[in-house]
Amino acid sequence: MHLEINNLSKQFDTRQGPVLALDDINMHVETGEFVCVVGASGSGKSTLLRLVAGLDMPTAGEMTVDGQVVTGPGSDRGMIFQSYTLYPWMSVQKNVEFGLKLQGVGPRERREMASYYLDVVGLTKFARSLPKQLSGGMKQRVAIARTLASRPKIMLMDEPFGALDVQTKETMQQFMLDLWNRTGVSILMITHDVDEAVFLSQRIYVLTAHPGTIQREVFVDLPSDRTYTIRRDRAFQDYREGIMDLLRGKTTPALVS
Ligand SMILES: Nc1ncnc2c1ncn2[C@@H]1O[C@H](COP(=O)(O)OP(=O)(O)OP(=O)(O)O)[C@@H](O)[C@H]1O
Repeated sequence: MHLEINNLSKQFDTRQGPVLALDDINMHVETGEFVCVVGASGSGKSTLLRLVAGLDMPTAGEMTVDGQVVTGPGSDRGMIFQSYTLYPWMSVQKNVEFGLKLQGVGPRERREMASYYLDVVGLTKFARSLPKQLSGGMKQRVAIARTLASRPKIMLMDEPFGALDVQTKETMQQFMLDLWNRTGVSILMITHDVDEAVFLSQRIYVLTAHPGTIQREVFVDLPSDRTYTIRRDRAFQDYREGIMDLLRGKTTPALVS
């Protein structure tokens, strides 16, 4: 998998005049990478992910997945949103099966694949439950199982843990990192939470505020099997403070760029 974003710009035409949300974005994600994009509110993070998902079209530039130009949504890119997008009337199992059904996968294979991915996210026991019977973190795990079951080339995550309380968020971050280590899935995630980005990623793109441009690419040289205690390490704190300084508009010679 090779996702490439070349000279991407997005301008919205509003009643108040044009709004340049993203300006000349260049970035890439390779097979098995966990890449985060961080930026302040309004820096164009959601716009960027919507463009990559094919939910909106750029004003200039292009994106390719394995050389194929993105012209709309596709099953090669699986999207996870902050709000839970489960169908409330369907069981957990049926929710996970749903995308496969749309792809034309037969009933038996659908059941087997959904069961497999529910096991991957640790929710086998809840297969027959309805979404309303689950906690926020569990719902998000179902959404992740559903996306994984469709076998996308890359998972696109839009602030997936933004709606969760602090403890659940930490549990989900650890879960996500373990899942990534186990499955080797490629992930592009946007977040305004610098701590989360450093904890999860191998590389971070830091955006400037309004219009969003790539301010810095940071390589996070920390072990891939991180646990929450790494947050106490000096190296972790250096990355976090360095990126916070970038977002504050200060220079950070300490960061590798
Ligand atoms: N559909 C739209 N029409 C007009 N302007 C838009 C539209 N979507 C986004 N914008 C503008 O583009 C800019 C970037 O918005 P975007 O939501 O992508 O930022 P963000 O970094 O995701 O912010 P947040 O972290 O607050 O969600 C903002 O100025 C926003 O007002």
